[in-house]
Amino acid sequence: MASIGSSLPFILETKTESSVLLHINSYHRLRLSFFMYRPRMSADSTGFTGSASGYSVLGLCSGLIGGCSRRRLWRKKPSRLMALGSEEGSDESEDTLQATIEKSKKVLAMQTKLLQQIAERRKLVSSIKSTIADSEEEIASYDQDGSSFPNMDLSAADDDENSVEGQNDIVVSSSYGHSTEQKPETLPSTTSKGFVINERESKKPLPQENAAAAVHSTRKLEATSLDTEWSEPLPSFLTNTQSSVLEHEKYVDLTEPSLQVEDNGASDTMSEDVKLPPLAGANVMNVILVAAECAPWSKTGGLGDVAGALPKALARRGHRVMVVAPRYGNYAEPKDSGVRKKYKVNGQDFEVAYFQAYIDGVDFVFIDCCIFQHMGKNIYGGNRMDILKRMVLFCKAAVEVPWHVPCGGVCYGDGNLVFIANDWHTALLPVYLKAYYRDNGLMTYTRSILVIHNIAHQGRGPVDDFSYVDLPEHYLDLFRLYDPVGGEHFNIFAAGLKTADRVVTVSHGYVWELKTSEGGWGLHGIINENDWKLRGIVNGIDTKEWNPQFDSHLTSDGYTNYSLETLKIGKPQCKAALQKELGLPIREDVPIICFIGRLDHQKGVDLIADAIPWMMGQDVQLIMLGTGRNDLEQMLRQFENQHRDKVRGWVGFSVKMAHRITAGADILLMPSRFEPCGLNQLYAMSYGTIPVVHAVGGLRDTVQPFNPYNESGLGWTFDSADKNKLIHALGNCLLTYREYKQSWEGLQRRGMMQDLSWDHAAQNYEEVLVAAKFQW
Ligand SMILES: Nc1ncnc2c1ncn2[C@@H]1O[C@H](COP(=O)(O)OP(=O)(O)O[C@H]2O[C@H](CO)[C@@H](O)[C@H](O)[C@H]2O)[C@@H](O)[C@H]1O
Repeated sequence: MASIGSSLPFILETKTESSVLLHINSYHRLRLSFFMYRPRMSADSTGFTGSASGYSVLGLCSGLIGGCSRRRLWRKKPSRLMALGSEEGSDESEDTLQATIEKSKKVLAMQTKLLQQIAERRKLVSSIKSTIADSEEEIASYDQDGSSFPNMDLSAADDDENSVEGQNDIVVSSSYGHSTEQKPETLPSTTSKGFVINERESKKPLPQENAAAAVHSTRKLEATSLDTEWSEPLPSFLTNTQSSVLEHEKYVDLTEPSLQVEDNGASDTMSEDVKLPPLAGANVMNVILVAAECAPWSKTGGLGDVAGALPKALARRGHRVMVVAPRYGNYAEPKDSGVRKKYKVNGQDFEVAYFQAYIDGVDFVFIDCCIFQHMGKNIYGGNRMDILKRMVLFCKAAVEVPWHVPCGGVCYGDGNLVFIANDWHTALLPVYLKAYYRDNGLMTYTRSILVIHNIAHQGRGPVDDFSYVDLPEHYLDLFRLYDPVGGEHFNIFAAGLKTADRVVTVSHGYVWELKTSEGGWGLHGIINENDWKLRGIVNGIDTKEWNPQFDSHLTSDGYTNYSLETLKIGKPQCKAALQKELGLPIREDVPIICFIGRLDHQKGVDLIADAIPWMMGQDVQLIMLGTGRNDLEQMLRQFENQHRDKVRGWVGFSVKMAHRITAGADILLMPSRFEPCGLNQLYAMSYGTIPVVHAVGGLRDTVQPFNPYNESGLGWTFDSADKNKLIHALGNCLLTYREYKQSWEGLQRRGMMQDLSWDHAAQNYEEVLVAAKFQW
């Protein structure tokens, strides 16, 4: 920008000094200058309509900026120029004007540079638009009906119906955790060198599959090229929307007619050569996230959402990213890689196949085996040993994926590689990585992170379970744990926490809670001992999947997409559609309160039950969607039967209904007893639905309480899991809904304008990945 300042002195000689000064040295000033030009430009694209002589120079510059060549100006408006000359009198001679034009050439050179930058941004904008178009075409109507309750705790599992199937598929093999086939003597060339550039990505100057990436990159471009910062945060739901495009256009007005005149694509060609470095810079690495569920293919709750979305955000930062999940069904996109390996679990040999798809910059690898088949609606179902066997097999196979499964033709290799394991189901992975490989001089540069989504489920069992995990005897101590309630037992999460190079949990509030005896569920001692490697990173949301402007579940049955701009029309329409779909009285003035989630102790459904008599005395409608404990499911049905004009209790798992309820409801109730992060409140806020939450864990981190005095905050919180506290908070919320419409709208708007995307979280994860990488 220094060059801009230095190339402008001649403009300062004109009579419009005060306005011209605004051009110098900063992007914000530059922005003002564009706006200043506009009225005149719209009156006359040559810019010669101003009356003061200073305008003639500025107008000319504007014309040049807009791509109108000098020749063209002269040709088009000679009479206007002559008239101008006569107005100025005899001292405004032809020579002076020529001299001025010469000076303006210098400005033209400077502005050409600026045009290049604008062209780059236009390209990014068009990539956003094309992504939007793509996303509109996509039908992401994954929807699971049924009612499988994810009982993740081994000790609680009791259903025997899913014992090992497909014994025919069992193939005899030897060895510990290793595949029984010979490991390639020479690992792929990439192995020792570490990061391998994915050919599919390397062709692209910038990952453009995702609009948010483009926006992110645009921000970076602005920050670096134009030496400025955004004056206000980009609203989350706008990060990949046309509205975000408009935000950009507000700052550098790409709709300015003069800027479009001669943009015949040449500038686009210029920008095509520009390759931006990855956001991760020198930190790019190979990342493999391993999870028992991954949306949209498999999901029982928030873990599935995270596994489906975080990797894409990491990929947008330039990392080579893979997700590994079990193949529970015949998914459409992933194709058989042809690779087969055999792993031993509890003395039996299982052959696994690897299916693979490349979507949104991420390699999704699904491990296929008879014991995973048809478990999609019962991921954590079966008896304790069945679950344990599935997770042992999954972790054994997953840890070798970087050796065996070529993605885009090239295996990831084990150099510069970090695994991200999630919850107890994959907590064995860090242990296997150490016991089978690193202890034996293999995978020397591979590291692991373990993410705690919910410490309440730990993979507990009797100490004898150790024999199932197939590890050297001295590893037993990692698993053995004593707690006053359970006595001495076998604990998979404990071993994972001790072995992982870094530990992450999904909010700051939950970091604190995990260290307490109430919040650590018996693991607080280990967590405190490993505090040095623990970090809280608040989850983001998938702004492609959960975005009221592009939500594919809002395009039929009377629902509609809406944005911040169309909130006042769109949301009431969704509300009416929801009332109609569920057979509730269609009334705009009645507040709809909703609950979405697992029906269990954690989610505080019983607190809602306690508050029902009070709630039913209010003019409200209540919609609850969930599956889980039989008694709580029964309770939902009973509420509906008792209050048919006010309550709907939908027992089942329906992604479509979760989206529609989030859009149509006014208030989301989350009285969770503990909530490591919570995604529903984030989804709600981005849909203009106001959260009323118990201030714990991630709920406290993400829902700033409403302050009516300065009109700040995002919702209502209550500080203990108590019926009366819930009623008090909900009562204030309802009062505001009814009596203070402007405050309500402010709450909605603030919620919708937050940047809740995964991009920020991904940056934080990257720091942890780097820390793990350099961990010895
Ligand atoms: N019946 C139903 N039909 C359709 N969709 C349903 C549903 N019941 C739940 N869902 C969906 O499942 C997800 C639940 O996510 P949460 O984060 O609220 O809870 P969960 O406890 O599973 O996750 C754990 O992991 C996540 C991720 O880290 C943490 O946010 C959280 O605090 C922690 O308990 C949401 O996408 C929700 O819409």
